[in-house]
Amino acid sequence: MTITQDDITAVLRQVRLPDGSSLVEADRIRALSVTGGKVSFVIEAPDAAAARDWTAVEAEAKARLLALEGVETVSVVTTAHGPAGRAPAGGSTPPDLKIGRHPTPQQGKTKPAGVRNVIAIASGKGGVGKSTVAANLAVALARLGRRVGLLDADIYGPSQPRMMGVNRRPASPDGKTIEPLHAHGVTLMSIGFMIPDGEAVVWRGPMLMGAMQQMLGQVAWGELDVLLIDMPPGTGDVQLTLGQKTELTGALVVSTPQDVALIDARRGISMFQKLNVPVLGLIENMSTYVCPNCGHEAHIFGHGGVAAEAEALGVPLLAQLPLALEARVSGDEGRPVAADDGPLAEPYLQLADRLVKGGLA
Ligand SMILES: Nc1ncnc2c1ncn2[C@@H]1O[C@H](COP(=O)(O)OP(=O)(O)OP(=O)(O)O)[C@@H](O)[C@H]1O
Repeated sequence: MTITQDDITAVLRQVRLPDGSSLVEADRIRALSVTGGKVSFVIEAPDAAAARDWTAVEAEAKARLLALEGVETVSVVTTAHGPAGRAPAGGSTPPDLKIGRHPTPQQGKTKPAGVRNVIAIASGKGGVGKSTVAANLAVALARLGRRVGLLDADIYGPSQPRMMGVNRRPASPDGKTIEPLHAHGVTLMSIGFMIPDGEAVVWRGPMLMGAMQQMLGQVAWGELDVLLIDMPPGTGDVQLTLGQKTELTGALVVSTPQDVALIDARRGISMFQKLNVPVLGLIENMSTYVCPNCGHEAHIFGHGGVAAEAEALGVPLLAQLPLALEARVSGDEGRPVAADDGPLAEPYLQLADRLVKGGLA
């Protein structure tokens, strides 16, 4: 019997989350792939705590699917992907900077004084690991002795406070400039430090442009070899504004090997090309999955797609990063894997080294 995505979805519809809703109705299934009898997918939990509580849900989904005739293997990973926690109450008063104001007119492209290179980390689609890559690359560059800044411009879901393990409101001694925070050797600013939860999503083009201008111009970045910008997913206002108004050294585009992610990545690349922003390369995330129990290597999101795409587009494939539970847990705990020695840090250190040697960082 040939198994289809609909067969799998029908089974997953019966699996209930602790609040009684079904995995499918609650829209928690990502990257469902069915190849012959091999089924793989990701369950996306709203936050790390939920991901931990959903172990039984994952087990039930797997057991039900394995009971389905024609299903041979089921690979399922639960990841947490939610907005950063609210900045803790107390501490210093937030700077009265009204982030999200209308932009002041600007001629041509600029970049913060003292910053040598500005690199955008982009993705065509959400959830492919762009913020994870941005955080780890920043930490790896800092470990190589570079002066690195990381600007979390993901207005719709700022995740760097969580991934880098800091969430305080930045100080503004003079009420005009914003003092960035520091973590793992990286100078850090996130839109998430400045805005009340939920507010940003209502912003429109001009407000977003104003906010971006402030994040680049009002933050005391200091002297940096490179400033990485963690962009929102897709090809919206923020990307266009940054591409048009900021002197970007280039963009790194992150994708999973899935076809749908690649189609979106292509769109992102084409946008940068239209904006005359050099695409420095593609980064494949969630490339392979090595089972921590049996060592079996699986290609949950397919294999070879990003390399083929890079070749077709004439851009280098700069890194292939494995799908690893530790990468997710470290991100949720605020200590990126690149901060420690180990096999997961290696590709980031190599990527960082490549950028340094290329004079980009
Ligand atoms: N290589 C990996 N292995 C395991 N989990 C990963 C990996 N890369 C990212 N993740 C997890 O996947 C989720 C999404 O990652 P991340 O937030 O970096 O994606 P994103 O592309 O920035 O998404 P968005 O733009 O929608 O915020 C997170 O829970 C993250 O920890």
